[in-house]
Amino acid sequence: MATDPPRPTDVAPLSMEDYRRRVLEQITPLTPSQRPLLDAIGLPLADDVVAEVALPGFDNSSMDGYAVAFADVAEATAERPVHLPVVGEIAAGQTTIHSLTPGTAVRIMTGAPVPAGATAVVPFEWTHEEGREVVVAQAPDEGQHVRRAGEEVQRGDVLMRRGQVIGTRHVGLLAALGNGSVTTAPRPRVVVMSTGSELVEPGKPLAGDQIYDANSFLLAAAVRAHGGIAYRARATTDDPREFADALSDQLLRADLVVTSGGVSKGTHDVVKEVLRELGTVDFLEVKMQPGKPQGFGVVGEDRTPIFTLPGNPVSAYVSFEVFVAPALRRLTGQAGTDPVLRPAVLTESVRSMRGKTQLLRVAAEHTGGQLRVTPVGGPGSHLIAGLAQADGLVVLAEDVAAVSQGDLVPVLLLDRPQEGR
Ligand SMILES: Nc1nc2c(c(=O)[nH]1)N[C@H]1C(S)=C(S)[C@@H](COP(=O)(O)OP(=O)(O)OC[C@H]3O[C@@H](n4cnc5c(N)ncnc54)[C@H](O)[C@@H]3O)O[C@H]1N2
Ligand code: MOO
Repeated sequence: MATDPPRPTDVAPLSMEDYRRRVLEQITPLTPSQRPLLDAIGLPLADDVVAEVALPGFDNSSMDGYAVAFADVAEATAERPVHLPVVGEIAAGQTTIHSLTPGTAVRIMTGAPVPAGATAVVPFEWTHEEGREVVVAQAPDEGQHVRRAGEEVQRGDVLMRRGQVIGTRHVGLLAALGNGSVTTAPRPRVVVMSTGSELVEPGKPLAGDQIYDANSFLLAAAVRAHGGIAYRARATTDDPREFADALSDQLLRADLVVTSGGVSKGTHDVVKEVLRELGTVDFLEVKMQPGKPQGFGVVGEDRTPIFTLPGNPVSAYVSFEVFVAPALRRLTGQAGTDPVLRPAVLTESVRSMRGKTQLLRVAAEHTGGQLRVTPVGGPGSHLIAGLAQADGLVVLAEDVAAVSQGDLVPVLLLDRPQEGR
């Protein structure tokens, strides 16, 4: 464990935003390295992407048909078709003919290079063959069905910026540019630990006063949804030695540790008890509901960052979305770290507690060009079935006491990968 001298670790209450800022300042982005393209999905680029090839790379046909000199077929109609001798064939990837002699036609396939001298492609549907000749019954426009070299991308173009998150369509572009690998931060490895003597692994029988460990699954799923690798540790009891040992064992594989439970004011608040001793983790109240008791700091020789989230499942999850997810974005060097809030119409009036940021669970739907949000479940931090119905969190600022039906409110949409801005 860390060798720093102990220091006071209980800090005064902070606003949600100030706490997030304080936490993010203490997170150092992971060192970028090269990784195969498909392993980089969801990670932000460490460098700009500069095109090393043009797209298209050469003039090529967009249709199966005949490469011709436009002037030869400009007058072609069904009534007065133009006859041209067919002198060869070019398929994609099998270039044999590099130039076209005026007055002739070359059969060409989609994607095949258009020979020099050809200035249009006549699709097969506008023609028929008679012996060794093609009969053209409809004239193309000049240049029609020819995709020009560099039409979309020129060598040297900057196509993606550092910090931009790689999504499905970017992978397609990067591959088209010939980038088999890209430089990104590694996917953060996040150890998720639950604490509490009442916790039982799902699938095992429950005794009277026991409950299933929901948080380690909930938080591990959230880590994955935000592009991290989750290592879910089995729940530990309220025995300080057991928690300290488990944490110490887990540090080996962690870029970040997230615990839940054991941080409020009870007599068995094991996380607080153990980590306070180290002097490297701050415990405080954040002016928000849910998610009031929080802890953040570093542990172990590598000074691995650790979040100690509250045990109530909704509190733990909401804390993840507003603090841990931004930290994951910072670890990977993403351009924007704070949650993106979108304006939405509230369908019911709600009250809020002044002096605390309220994170209201809502169901969000797009109707009539509007994002509309409706509160779901109750306000209790234990209401996990209500949480499962939610796909958004409305953020009601500390100074808000009430919001009326129809008002615009900022909403954090859940499970939407947040692209770099
Ligand atoms: N006297 C006070 N009591 C409490 C305060 C306070 O300010 N003064 N704050 C309350 C608030 S707010 C929260 S949130 C909780 C946070 O408590 P802890 O972080 O110490 O968490 P626990 O006491 O261990 O558990 C709270 C609650 O959550 C259930 N839990 C815990 N872990 C899991 C898990 N992995 N899966 C499912 N459920 C879990 C646990 O059984 C408790 O019901 O403190 C309030 N108390
Ligand atoms: O703030 Mo606790 O986090 O509501 O339930």
